[in-house]
Amino acid sequence: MTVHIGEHAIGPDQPVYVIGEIGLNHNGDVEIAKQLIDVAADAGAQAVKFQKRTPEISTPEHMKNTPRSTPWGDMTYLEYRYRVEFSREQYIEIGDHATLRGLDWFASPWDVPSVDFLEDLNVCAYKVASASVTDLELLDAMAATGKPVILSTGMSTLDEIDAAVARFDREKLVLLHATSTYPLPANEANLRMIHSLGERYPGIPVGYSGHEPGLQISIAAVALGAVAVERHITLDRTMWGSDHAASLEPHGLQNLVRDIRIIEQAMGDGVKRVFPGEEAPKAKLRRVGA
Ligand SMILES: C=C(OP(=O)(O)O)C(=O)O
Repeated sequence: MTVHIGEHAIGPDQPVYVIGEIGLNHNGDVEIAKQLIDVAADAGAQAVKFQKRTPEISTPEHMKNTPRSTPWGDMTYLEYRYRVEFSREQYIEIGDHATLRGLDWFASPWDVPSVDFLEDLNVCAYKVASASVTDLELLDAMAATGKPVILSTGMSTLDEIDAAVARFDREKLVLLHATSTYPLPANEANLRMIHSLGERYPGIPVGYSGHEPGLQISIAAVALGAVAVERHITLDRTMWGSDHAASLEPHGLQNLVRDIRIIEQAMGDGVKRVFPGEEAPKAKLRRVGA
């Protein structure tokens, strides 16, 4: 089955849909967000993604008053969460920039008011973060928009994923296999889950959301049939903030997209044939039956 987001089709016979996850790596700065959009566009990605929170609601109660040292001084975790949120006007500016650069843009809302906020900005899709898989009220708010939804499955059991999938129109749903360990060690990647999810939810396209350092595991995910790949992106892995270290820098994203496009071509159709390029070696090397 094929799911349409913006001008793009996502499914088994379509080009891999590459999402540059900006998340909070803009550190609350619109100019950094725009530079990251440029990084994604220049690399040949199809979309950029943000995270939208209403900090008062989405921050777990026990975390709100924990102290946090930030580049803007010492503050509580809740204050920090507010510091890195964009306003409606700022989202309009960055959304326009993404559109100008030919990218789909959307976000993972972390609470119901954030769905309303994003709906008002007319986003083309929604993302369910792994952390939100069990928040059925939030899932219902996303489903009610009628927009396509990309659902990550990290930190979730199959029962939890079953319950989440049941809230959505399957024809507008894309699943992403994910393991939510940051950074992701290879032995927790469990890439064969891409196949397992495809078997369990027939017809729903399955992609991969990666948190590993480097490119190999994401590239292998594509070879195993992932129809979309989401990776965090940053201008510089040494920047302050929790996600930068496990993110791809501009050159890494460029290499990832380049390698994904090569693998798309290399996968072929599984039908055995003798390619034109084999004719000359065949004439030269085959002694019997030539
Ligand atoms: C954390 C997120 O996604 P994932 O679970 O795919 O890492 C997100 O989309 O906000």
